Amino acid sequence: MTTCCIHPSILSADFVNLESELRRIGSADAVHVDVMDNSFVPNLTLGLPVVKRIQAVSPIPLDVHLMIDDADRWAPEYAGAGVSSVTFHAEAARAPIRLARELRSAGAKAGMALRPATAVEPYLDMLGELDMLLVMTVEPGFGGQSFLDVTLPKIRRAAEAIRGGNLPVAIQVDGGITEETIGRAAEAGATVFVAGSSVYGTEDPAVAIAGLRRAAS
Ligand SMILES: O=C(CO)[C@@H](O)[C@H](O)COP(=O)(O)O
Ligand SMILES: [Co+2]
Repeated sequence: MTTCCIHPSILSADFVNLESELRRIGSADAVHVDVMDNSFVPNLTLGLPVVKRIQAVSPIPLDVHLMIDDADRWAPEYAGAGVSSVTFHAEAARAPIRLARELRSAGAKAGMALRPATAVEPYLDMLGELDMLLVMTVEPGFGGQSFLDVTLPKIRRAAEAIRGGNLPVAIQVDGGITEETIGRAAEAGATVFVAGSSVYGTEDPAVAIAGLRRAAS
């Protein structure tokens, strides 16, 4: 598995100018779209109609991160919008295996996310059902928080299981990813890196993306 992927989060973009904000990150591998419902997390962002419009105009694939309750009901609708991947939270899904299968059969890659306090061990047996495991490296809900080093052993444990089973599963990290922290996450085994404020909070997102790629390798 290579450390290829930088996914800027549009949570830190200018929501009034989403189309031009997408063009500024054209050199990234995908755009990370944070959907929040003010219930699973104490924040509200955007929903399915906006994701459909982003999908229609984005020059790069969409990586949708659902921070919503009742993932079993809603996640397949996002997959049906034609996005590249849909990630639901394990804490919000009643039947994660069935849901991952549904996402894949709708044509999306299936991702499952874990809050910092959620252990990975109960889910190791279902890694083969996933294309991506998202280890949250901050408490979900807001951009601009500091990377939690306490999540590194979980990344290592997941990476070990993925290597051991020879599984084609990417490990995504999300939260507090900067040129300073990305190396630690990559060293632990992460392969896909979400970065919001460290990309959109800079003068030139393309330069920030290139810097993250260098720092990850
Ligand atoms: O899912 C989330 C927050 O819940 C993220 O995707 C953030 O948008 C990342 O922002 P930074 O920590 O990189 O600023
Ligand atoms: Co996210």
